[in-house]
Amino acid sequence: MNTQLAETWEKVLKILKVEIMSEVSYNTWILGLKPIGMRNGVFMISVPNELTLDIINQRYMLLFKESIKHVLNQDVDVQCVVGEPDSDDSKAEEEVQKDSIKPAPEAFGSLNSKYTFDSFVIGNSNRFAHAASVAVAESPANAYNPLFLYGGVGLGKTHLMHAIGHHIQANNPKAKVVYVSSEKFTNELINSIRYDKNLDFRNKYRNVDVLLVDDIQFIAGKESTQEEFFHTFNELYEARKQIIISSDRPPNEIPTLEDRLRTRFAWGLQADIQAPDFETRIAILKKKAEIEKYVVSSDVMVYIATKIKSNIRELEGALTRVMAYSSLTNNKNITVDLAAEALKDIISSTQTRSITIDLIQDVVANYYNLSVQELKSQRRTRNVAYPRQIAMYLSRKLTDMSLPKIGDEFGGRDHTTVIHAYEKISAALKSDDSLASAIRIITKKVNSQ
Ligand SMILES: Nc1ncnc2c1ncn2[C@@H]1O[C@H](COP(=O)(O)OP(=O)(O)OP(=O)(O)O)[C@@H](O)[C@H]1O
Repeated sequence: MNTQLAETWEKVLKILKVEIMSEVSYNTWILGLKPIGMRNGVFMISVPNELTLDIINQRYMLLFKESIKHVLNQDVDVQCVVGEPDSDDSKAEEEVQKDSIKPAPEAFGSLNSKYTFDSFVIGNSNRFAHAASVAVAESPANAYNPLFLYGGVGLGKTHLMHAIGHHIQANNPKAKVVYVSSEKFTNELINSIRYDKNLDFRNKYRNVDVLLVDDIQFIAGKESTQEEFFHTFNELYEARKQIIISSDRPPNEIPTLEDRLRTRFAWGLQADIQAPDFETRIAILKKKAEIEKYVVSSDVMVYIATKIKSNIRELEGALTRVMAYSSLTNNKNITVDLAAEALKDIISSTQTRSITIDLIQDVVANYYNLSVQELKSQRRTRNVAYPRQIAMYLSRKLTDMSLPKIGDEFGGRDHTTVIHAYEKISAALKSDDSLASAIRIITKKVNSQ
């Protein structure tokens, strides 16, 4: 550790210890931390394990931010990472001595070792995206290029991208795999222009075998970034290098994305990830418990999986929180009551009321001036069949019900009818703005009942 970093850290600790924290908390949570240094204006801290990470993020982040800001006399963000600082971090250490708006240090090889295919749980919601990722990982630039993964927040896009990167690197250790978020890509581009390092920037991104770009939606509306990315894309594509892109939505729903990029993103394969169903949520919790060596009963897992539905990051966070709570309160008997107590803040702030098919049928029928009986009837005239398909689509999207169950609830229809309705409405949504708006209104009503 360089002296300046050591001094900064010492001052920060002094503020926390003398002015703010109790001795017990300080010794439990702070003593084991190590500063890594500054990266792109973010002060990085290494923490020994996931539990500490969780506690620091939840309780002490603001304290750290304020103390570091006070010591360095500049605004900083703080980020904690699990594990010992590695040698690459010497670059980050150096940065604390310099102005924090230096060009970003190299980030090659920044794949998270936890995000592999082995640790990825496959379920209905991600089966297709997983299969497409495996195909690309086994045959880069031959299977699908580019691979475009999209889906809501915290559903495993980054995990799959890293897993592809690991797999390719394991098969071919010489392959140059680069992962970058589109925000980082943008920042590096801006810095390269500012410091007249455009050539370095191009060399960095155009001489790779696999380029993984996360959260591409952030480049929408940023002209020069789109321009640069367009050329990067073309060069890599023509050189038969694999490109993998993720986004929170499909290319045709990203506003102000240039058409030439939109078209290119559609050249390969687009695969979406949906929110996991109940069984998958349970399987993910089991996997997480196995990896972290947590001992948790299945009724506690069922409790967590019933309460947290739409974001896997939150699902995993809830389990970590329950474990942290049990250890902090010295209560080894992890019951559903204890879990409820540990999660009460999170659960009261998230959507917990469950949405039923009955409710969806009610709202849809009401919206289209029909009766629920008509929706469930065998009538096939468009004024009834179309709302019925919308209701089936929403039942699939907003509830955990299986396809056959949804079919049953709509007058005993076959599950293939539900799939057809889902696909038809999904496809229509891409070009039909009035349908999109109707679905938004109906969903809002369903959520507010
Ligand atoms: N199918 C899965 N099996 C196991 N873990 C999963 C799965 N899907 C997601 N996760 C875990 O959930 C967390 C969030 O996933 P990830 O960061 O990949 O989401 P994301 O879709 O990239 O989110 P964002 O939109 O915020 O970038 C990670 O810890 C990841 O390992």
